[in-house]
Amino acid sequence: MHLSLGIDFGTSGARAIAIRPDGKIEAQAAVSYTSNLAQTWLETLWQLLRNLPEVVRNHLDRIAINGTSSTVLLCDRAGRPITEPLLYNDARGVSVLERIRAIAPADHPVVSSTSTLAKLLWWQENCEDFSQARYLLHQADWLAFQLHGQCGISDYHNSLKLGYDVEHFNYPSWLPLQELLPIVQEPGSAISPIQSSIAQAFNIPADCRIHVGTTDSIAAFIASRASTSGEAVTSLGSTLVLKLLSDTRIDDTRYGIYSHRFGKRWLVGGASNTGGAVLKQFFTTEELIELSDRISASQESPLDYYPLLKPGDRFPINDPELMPRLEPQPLDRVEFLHGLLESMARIEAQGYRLLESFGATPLKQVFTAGGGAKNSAWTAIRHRQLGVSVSEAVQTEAAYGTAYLALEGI
Ligand SMILES: Nc1ncnc2c1ncn2[C@@H]1O[C@H](COP(=O)(O)OP(=O)(O)O)[C@@H](O)[C@H]1O
Ligand SMILES: O=C(CO)[C@H](O)[C@H](O)COP(=O)(O)O
Repeated sequence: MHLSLGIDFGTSGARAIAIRPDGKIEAQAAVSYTSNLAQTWLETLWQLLRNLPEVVRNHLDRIAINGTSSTVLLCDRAGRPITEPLLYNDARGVSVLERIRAIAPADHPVVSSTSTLAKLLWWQENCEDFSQARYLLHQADWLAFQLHGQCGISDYHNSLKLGYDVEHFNYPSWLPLQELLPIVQEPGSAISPIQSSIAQAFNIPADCRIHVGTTDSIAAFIASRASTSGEAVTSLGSTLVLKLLSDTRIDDTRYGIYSHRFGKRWLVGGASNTGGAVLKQFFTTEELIELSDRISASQESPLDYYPLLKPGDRFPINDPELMPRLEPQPLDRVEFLHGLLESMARIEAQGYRLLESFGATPLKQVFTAGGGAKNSAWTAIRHRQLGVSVSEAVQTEAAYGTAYLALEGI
């Protein structure tokens, strides 16, 4: 029995799913975390492996890891972090945005205060130990490096917001600091066998191969098995991420729209900072289930919020200073939750409308992934707002998508 293991590092936790060659799930494990520190991720990785049954570890044939897109680390020549990670939504790079605008094409995804390039240039200007930096690595790259031991390897999904040219498969000449940038492979392609020390420590076969991964929301897209242009996956995790499979490519930084290469087609979309993290601020998981059951989803809520934890959004409004709008808050908690879910559904619908208006393949159907996918009231609200079929994907876990990516490639 040959098993493929996908490991998903999300915003608030990590999950591992092992699948058989026919796609059936053999085993899974999950570990949550409250701090996004490199050491925490590392301990989580080891814990996830330990939590898998030994018989499963004995049969691992390939492993790939996905991380949150544009969550990055600066490392020394041994791959040791010289800074704590900067997370996907960290907008401190706003201070170097003019520098980026001066060198990058106008609609390139690096032209954003949260882009990976913005984080790298911010480090260049503000990190005291920058002279020790040898590798810029994404979360997924750094964690996979712990398994395969070759520092400085990435994939072209994670590297898009760093500036990698996914049409010509190279770093464009205008990109600075190229000596720090990882070598880029096709997502899902093999890197090398697992390091023997790790194989021995976890009873994993010595010939188990580590493959390059992808980003968390692309992994969720792959898990859904959507394959027709016009099909989309919305990830309702801590954030709200839209991915529409399109024959045409679209990039427009005014609205935070960008395109990932997906075989011969494109995954167009964007990521908003609204989403489950805001719901979590007001409701427990139990309350979300109980109060959602009491929502009249067929009625549109008149409450018009822009739910954010802090100022700033990336898509469909790309404005690092956009203010959250969470008033008025009715005393009735059901009404309040209805207003939040309705407002997020409006943001999602506005996002898909924008993609279509810029020439993406028209939206036909939406699959949902992430913690919010099971909320049937929200699904009904979203169906009313989006006007197309909305359903939970058969497989919603990014870890499943990454296991499948390692198995089948792009
Ligand atoms: N019943 C529910 N309705 C709506 N949202 C939910 C529900 N249960 C969980 N969530 C949201 O799902 C999010 C967690 O989803 P997950 O996909 O694990 O996120 P991530 O990997 O981005 O941290 C939480 O922020 C939570 O608010
Ligand atoms: O918001 C996120 C963190 O959960 C998403 O990972 C992210 O921003 C989407 O990026 P990409 O399109 O590159 O996968």
